[in-house]
Amino acid sequence: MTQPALSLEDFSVSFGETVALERISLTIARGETLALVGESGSGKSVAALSTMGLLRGGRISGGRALLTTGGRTVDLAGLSEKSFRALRGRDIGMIFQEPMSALNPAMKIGAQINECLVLHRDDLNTGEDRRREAAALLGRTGIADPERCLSSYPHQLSGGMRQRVMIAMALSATPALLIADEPTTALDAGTRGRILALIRAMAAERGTATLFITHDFGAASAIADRVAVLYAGRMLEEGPIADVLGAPRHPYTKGLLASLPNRASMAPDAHGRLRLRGMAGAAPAPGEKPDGCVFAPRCPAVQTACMETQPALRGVEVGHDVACLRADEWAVAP
Ligand SMILES: Nc1ncnc2c1ncn2[C@@H]1O[C@H](COP(=O)(O)OP(=O)(O)OP(=O)(O)O)[C@@H](O)[C@H]1O
Repeated sequence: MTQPALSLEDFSVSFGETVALERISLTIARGETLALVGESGSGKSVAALSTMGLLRGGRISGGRALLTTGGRTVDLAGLSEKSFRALRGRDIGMIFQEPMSALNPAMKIGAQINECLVLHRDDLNTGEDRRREAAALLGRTGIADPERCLSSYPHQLSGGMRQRVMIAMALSATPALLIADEPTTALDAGTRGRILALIRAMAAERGTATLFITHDFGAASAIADRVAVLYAGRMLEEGPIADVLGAPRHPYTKGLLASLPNRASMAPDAHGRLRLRGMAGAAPAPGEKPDGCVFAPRCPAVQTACMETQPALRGVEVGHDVACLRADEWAVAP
């Protein structure tokens, strides 16, 4: 089997004594997109930042994060800032929610893409080669007049255009891993759909593995091959997007899906046992996790055993893992 582009193994991140991400394991193959879904505070950004070497104030406190790029595998846990700097841009591309934070407001787009290409593309030797490649990249993202865009400043572009420029920059180096942290939240629905399709198509074309961070199952279903559900720093369910959305096995995933306005039909199981609409309560803070299942205090199907034992992730179907003691009972189609 070929080595996945990214492989997190029992990956933990702590802030002091507080564990924000607890023994997360996942893999992303080349050309594959995995959506990491969770509510605010679940640890999505901590996962993204720690794999980019941009975590501030926290540390990787356990496990490994293996990145395979250009035929070699590096463990991102314990990597120096200098080594991370060499990987970012070239081997790890990044797209954020607000492109303005990544673009230089005082530099024309052409000059900014040129900088990326100088740094990461040894095959382009002249300024003319790079200008041609920059225009081609922008054209590929669907920008109608790439030449005009190249001579514009970021503030002269719409939010959707800026996000396309970021995608062109992030994928200009053909990175092994693309980390996209809520990249479409600020966009209108139509632009959002087009940008998601674009990220997916360009990443698949280049064989780039994408870690797509979102709190939105709609965005996840538009872009991802697989989805991992994060709750209070633990992974509760992971599997192919169609399986998880079509037949969620964790009461938390079921609740999240049921609370979506257009997915009401996905609510409780055939016996009406799970009434999670509205999702009463809140996730525990990292320092206040219960002994057993982290979702037990909010779970409508909680039993005594759930309070005592922390359920391990286990396979319920091929490639579909769930951390729930009662997962087998929830196999009934919604
Ligand atoms: N610098 C920090 N110092 C201490 N704790 C932190 C720090 N950054 C994050 N945390 C903790 O880690 C947990 C996960 O935070 P994170 O920002 O990853 O959540 P998130 O799922 O990305 O939320 P959001 O969708 O709101 O960005 C939170 O409980 C938060 O309190």
